[in-house]
Amino acid sequence: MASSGVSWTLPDHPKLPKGKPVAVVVLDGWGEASPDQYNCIHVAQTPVMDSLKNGAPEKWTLVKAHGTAVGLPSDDDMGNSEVGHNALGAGRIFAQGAKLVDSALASGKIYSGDGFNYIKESFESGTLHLIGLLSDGGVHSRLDQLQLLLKGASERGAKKIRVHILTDGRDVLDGSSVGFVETLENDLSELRGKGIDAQIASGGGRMYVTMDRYENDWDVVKRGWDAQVLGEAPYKFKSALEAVKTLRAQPNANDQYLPPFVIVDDSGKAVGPVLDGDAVVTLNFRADRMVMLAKALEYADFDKFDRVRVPKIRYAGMLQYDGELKLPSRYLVSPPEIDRTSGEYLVKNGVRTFACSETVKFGHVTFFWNGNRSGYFDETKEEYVEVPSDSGITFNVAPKMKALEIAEKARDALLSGKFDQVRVNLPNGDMVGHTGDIEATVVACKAADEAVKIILDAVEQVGGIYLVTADHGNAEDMVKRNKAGKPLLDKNGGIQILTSHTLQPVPVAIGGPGLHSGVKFRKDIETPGLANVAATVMNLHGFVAPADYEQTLIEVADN
Ligand SMILES: O=C(O)[C@H](O)COP(=O)(O)O
Ligand SMILES: [Mn+2]
Ligand SMILES: [Mn+2]
Repeated sequence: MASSGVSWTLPDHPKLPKGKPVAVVVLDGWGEASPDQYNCIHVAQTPVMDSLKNGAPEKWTLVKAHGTAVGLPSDDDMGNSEVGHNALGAGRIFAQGAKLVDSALASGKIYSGDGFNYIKESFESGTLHLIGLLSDGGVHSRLDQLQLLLKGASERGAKKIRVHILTDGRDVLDGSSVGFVETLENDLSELRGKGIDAQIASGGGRMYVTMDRYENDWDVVKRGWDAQVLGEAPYKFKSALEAVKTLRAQPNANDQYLPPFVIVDDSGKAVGPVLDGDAVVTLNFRADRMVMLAKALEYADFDKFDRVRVPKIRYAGMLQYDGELKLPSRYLVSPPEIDRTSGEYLVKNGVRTFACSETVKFGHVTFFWNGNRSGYFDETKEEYVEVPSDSGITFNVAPKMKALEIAEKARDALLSGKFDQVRVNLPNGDMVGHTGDIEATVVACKAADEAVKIILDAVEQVGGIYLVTADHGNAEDMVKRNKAGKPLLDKNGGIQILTSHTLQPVPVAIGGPGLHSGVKFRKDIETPGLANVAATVMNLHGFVAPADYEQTLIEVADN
């Protein structure tokens, strides 16, 4: 349904009152798993989260946070922040970027759309550049989609192709970059056999090159620009495989943080800078870590760093990354149309909303929560606060991150009496979990638990209600396991550290002095998932959710 002509008025809930402040707390990367030494949430002291689980069993439940429950192609897909927060905020399950790109490639529709027709104009005399994350993680991009696009573009006239890779090690095992580069090199060599001039042109680790988010550190994007567009980087190699293998051999190197490199020819010249007349596609379907590069590629008046040379290109995103900014203006696949989110309904029904996280997760409780839409629905009723994140460090060196500061902002917002909903994301379990540092992740989980306490204490003081949940798993399992659940060992006999998210369910806990005493979780929803949370939150504000929202998780017994 288009947003115009929508009736925004939500019916009153027959039993639940309005006017109770509601704290919505999202613990990023906090799943439920069996207790063992690799479950950092179990190893950490988390008395607050433990008490929610053990104190009131009818007010604690588990919901699915991965796969089809959040609009991903299959139940083998782990959850992630984008799809998790989209589902939490929108209350419905939308086919997500990964799935939409799969369908567009399978049907061939990707090649008949405006985006492809636009970049195709460059194929005759220019180079097609593909820039993106090289892995099969399925969170930001997928290797098989790149492979299909390479084939499809070359069959449709692309004569010269340059791929600019970003190594992963975050959504997939560290070290897997080598195998992905080998696979891509094989594909490119097959294309060369068919007369297409196809090569990898540059690369670097995703967390050090290009894929920053929410403008935390523009240097990351600049390093990528220099290598990809200008063809300049501190490291030069003859092949990407040699690059990745050599750079990984440096002390403390890992896939996420490989330095930028360019591939050069025999005369030492970069093989694939972006030049006037070329076409560029950013391959990632997920928005948050591509928006900054999209701005650098698209905006004429860009001033975040000196681009030195701004080639006249035809640029398209795999998807449009920001519906509000219409960025990029050209794209190969239309993004999910996530409309009528709970945030928009609640604001339109008078719910004054405060949302807060630190920079690295700020867009999660705002942009993703609101259906990949930046900005406010109604400035007079909303306040979004960003606590600056540390930048230039890996979060295992400061695992408490800004959890305390976020909690204090939430506390102050609750105590101010100015807001009906106070929504936060606590990043620790996820951001530190991704570093693969088990000890630091334990500290991270404890810090998140302490932050929850500060918020719940404030809820207590104002007679409010809380709903505590998570967007997907991460910190509860830090080891790669076999089918039987046993930790897998690497060739040296060490455990294989899992830096990625998991397929685990996540908790939802409700409570607080403002919660009607008859409220408990229903038992009749077959497979409750994150999308059921929005209707639940609407109920806690005293409203009934729109009929097409996924069902509420709660029922109210008369008493
Ligand atoms: O972008 C990242 O950091 C990871 O690929 C996914 O983590 P997130 O989905 O929790 O942001
Ligand atoms: Mn997340
Ligand atoms: Mn994550």
